[in-house]
Amino acid sequence: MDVLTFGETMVAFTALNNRSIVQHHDLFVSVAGAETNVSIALARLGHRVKWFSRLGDDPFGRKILYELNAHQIDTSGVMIDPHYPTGIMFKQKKELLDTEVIYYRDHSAATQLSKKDLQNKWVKDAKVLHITGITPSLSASCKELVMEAIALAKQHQTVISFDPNIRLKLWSIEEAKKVLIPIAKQCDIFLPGKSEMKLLCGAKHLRDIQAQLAEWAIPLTVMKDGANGAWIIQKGCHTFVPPFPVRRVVDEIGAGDAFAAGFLHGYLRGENHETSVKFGHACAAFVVSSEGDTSGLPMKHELERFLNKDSETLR
Ligand SMILES: Nc1ncnc2c1ncn2[C@@H]1O[C@H](COP(=O)(O)OP(=O)(O)OP(=O)(O)O)[C@@H](O)[C@H]1O
Ligand SMILES: O=C(O)C(=O)C[C@H](O)[C@H](O)CO
Repeated sequence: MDVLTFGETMVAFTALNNRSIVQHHDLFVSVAGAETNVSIALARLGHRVKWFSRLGDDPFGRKILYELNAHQIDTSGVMIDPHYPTGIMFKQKKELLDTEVIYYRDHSAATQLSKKDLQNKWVKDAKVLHITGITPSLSASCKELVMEAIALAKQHQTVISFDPNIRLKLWSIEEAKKVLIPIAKQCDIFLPGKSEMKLLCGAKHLRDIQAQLAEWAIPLTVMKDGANGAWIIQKGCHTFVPPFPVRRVVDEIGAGDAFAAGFLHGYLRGENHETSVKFGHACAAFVVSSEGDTSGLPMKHELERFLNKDSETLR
């Protein structure tokens, strides 16, 4: 197994074309969850991925499984919970405004996840454990599961990749900091956004962020800042890697997950960090150019064609 991951995945209903849910009749239905976005991206790039969660015994849970199984993601550890529903969410984006997200996930099946749902051998067999800061915000048992996964990864020398994915609709920044900073200190690859670093440590200048990361003793950080690019930060030094220009930004949600997957693709192939970040930027550029979290994600040959600027005749 290349990557093991887990967390909550929902069915998302999105009002497209800059219309609002209030006036619009059709909604685009898709599968959305930070960890499954990373899983789908990695699977399209040819990696073996295992994802587990709890889903409701309902059409939403079945849709999520259908989508993941179509990508040959190992879902054998998923539990169908007869008592709790699958979470759902709604999204609308109006021109000139940020995307608005409305969650219906309190008491969802995924909030019932606990450390009993994790098997030691899954962590042992994985090269990378990818976790996000969404899962520990869902419930006390979800937080315990994350801590158990980290402890097992340390025991088996499985590389821990961590995207804080701070969602202030799910918890306050004070609560988030108390949990996410200790997790960040234990990970091997830290993938925050620049605005998330400001939320976590109050620093907004690169020099101060670097000093904070050095104090936390995080071996490798890749800090993203949307269209402004990303920084590889190690041992108090940084390297800047510019993003790819995007002709038309359609939907930025999911870009961070695509980036994480692209980066891990490079890491798993043994590429240097700069090349891995380029893979991350490229996957993210595909995603921001299309609707939904995953519909634009590239297959391995598409990523290669994009990076090689291959001008072969396609029609
Ligand atoms: N407007 C853009 N143009 C080009 N690339 C972009 C743009 N926005 C985002 N990206 C790409 O997406 C990557 C991740 O973006 P961002 O910094 O918004 O991550 P994030 O905040 O973690 O995302 P998410 O909302 O998915 O959690 C960037 O490093 C970049 O490669
Ligand atoms: O916000 C969440 O909890 C999600 O997992 C939904 C989105 O798909 C995710 O945030 C994108 O990173």
